[in-house]
Amino acid sequence: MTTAPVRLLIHGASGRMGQALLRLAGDQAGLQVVAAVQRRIGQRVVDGIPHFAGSELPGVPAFDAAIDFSLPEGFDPVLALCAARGAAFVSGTTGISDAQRQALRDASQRIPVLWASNFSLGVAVLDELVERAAAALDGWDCDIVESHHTQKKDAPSGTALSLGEAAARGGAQPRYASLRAGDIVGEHLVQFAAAGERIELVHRATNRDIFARGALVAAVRLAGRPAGLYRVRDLL
Ligand SMILES: NC(=O)C1=CN([C@@H]2O[C@H](COP(=O)(O)OP(=O)(O)OC[C@H]3O[C@@H](n4cnc5c(N)ncnc54)[C@H](OP(=O)(O)O)[C@@H]3O)[C@@H](O)[C@H]2O)C=CC1
Ligand SMILES: O=C(O)C1=N[C@H](C(=O)O)C[C@H](O)C1
Repeated sequence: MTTAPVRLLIHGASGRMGQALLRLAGDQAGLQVVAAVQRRIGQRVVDGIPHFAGSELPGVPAFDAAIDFSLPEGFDPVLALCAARGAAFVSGTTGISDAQRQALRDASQRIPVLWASNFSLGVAVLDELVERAAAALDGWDCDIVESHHTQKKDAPSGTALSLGEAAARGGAQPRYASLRAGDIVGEHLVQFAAAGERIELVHRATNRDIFARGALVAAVRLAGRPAGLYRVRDLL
């Protein structure tokens, strides 16, 4: 018996990540993009995919999961739509507020929810290494330096803040620094330093397709699951 493809809504479709998701969705088995949503639209249908403005969200066709890579100001309506329609919600939008983080937890009572500051496997591994290093290096200075392209609006990056939470779980008190230069996709250096020595743990992303592929796989695997708050490591 063939399984019906997971029907996807891509939110933030005109953005750097939205464009990567649309480009790669065609290569990912088990899914079909049924709606692309962005703040303002030009053409109604692009490459056979219906496009909608953010204000048209309530009228989008039925979908099984939404993937959101928009901005904090676009986050609330798409989360609310998923909760209302009983659809899975996958989001990588960073710079969201504490209230929006709480809204994710509230929605997870009704639908499967996955929010991740970084959808790469490499950063998921780095996160665990940072926590282990912090736990082993009591009293060492911990600094997180993140570098991104000049168009990035939030700082520190969501990934840097998540790595800082991992370091804090290990007992460190991380400090942050942000660089904005060129077209850097995303680099995170976590340094532990003490008298006479230091350790550097570094992740360098050179293609944002790694994030898009992670989010697409997560959405296919999350759709249809029981309500709850899921992590990347639960699904990748
Ligand atoms: N978790 C992860 O692995 C990753 C997370 N990110 C995060 O994803 C987010 C997007 O990044 P990026 O693609 O570079 O950003 P872009 O600025 O390139 O794209 C943002 C998209 O969101 C849309 N948008 C903005 N506001 C609204 C709104 N109110 N309603 C509907 N759509 C809206 C924009 O539409 P329009 O063009 O019409 O304005 C655009 O399509 C950022 O928060 C970034 O940090 C990025 C990479 C990886
Ligand atoms: O804005 C970006 O580009 C990225 N943002 C995410 C973050 O804020 O951590 C993930 C990745 O570093 C790319």
